[in-house]
Amino acid sequence: MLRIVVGSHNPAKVQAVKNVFKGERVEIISLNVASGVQDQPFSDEETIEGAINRARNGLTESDAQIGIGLEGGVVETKHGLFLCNWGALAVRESSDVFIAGGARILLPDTVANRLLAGEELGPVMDEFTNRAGIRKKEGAIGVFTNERITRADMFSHIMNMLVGQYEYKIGQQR
Ligand SMILES: O=P(O)(O)OP(=O)(O)OP(=O)(O)OC[C@H]1O[C@@H](n2cnc3c(O)ncnc32)[C@H](O)[C@@H]1O
Ligand SMILES: [Mg+2]
Repeated sequence: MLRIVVGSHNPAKVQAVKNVFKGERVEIISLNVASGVQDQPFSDEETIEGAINRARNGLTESDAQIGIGLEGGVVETKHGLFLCNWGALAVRESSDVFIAGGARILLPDTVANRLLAGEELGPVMDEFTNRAGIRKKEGAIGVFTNERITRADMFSHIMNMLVGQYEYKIGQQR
């Protein structure tokens, strides 16, 4: 059976990994591993690095064949502060690492300004919505899209792009 490790206990991330392998005989374990970047990554580069580190650290800290890293961050642009999300899938046997990026929306200025002042999005979203644990539920993307796209949906899309690239590569090698 294919063993897959997800480098986070965050339910929105773990759910996305479960979604993409639904109905398949796989074993999915979750481990809280280091991302090696700031808790609040501030560029695509840093967010990608966090995703890759999580995927690789998951492999180091388990005997899984596939490591998955999902990481959220923000990107400063002239239009404002965008949410960005990246995923990485690392294959133990081949050392291949696949990368895919998620949907983006602008954060409202009130939220963006607090991040620019050094706060982390998770706690800011909880205060903004007067609720607890938004980052583990619909996420900022869910709140600001009227829940048409939740954090798990967004990470599921990334997961499909990761697994699809992995399958394509395997198909090419046959
Ligand atoms: O336990 P981990 O896997 O670290 O899960 P996390 O929710 O902290 O997720 P990330 O580290 O990938 O996200 C980086 C930061 O951005 C926050 N964040 C990212 N996306 C978010 C979202 O959709 N809603 C709320 N907070 C979010 C998150 O809380 C962190 O402060
Ligand atoms: Mg985090």
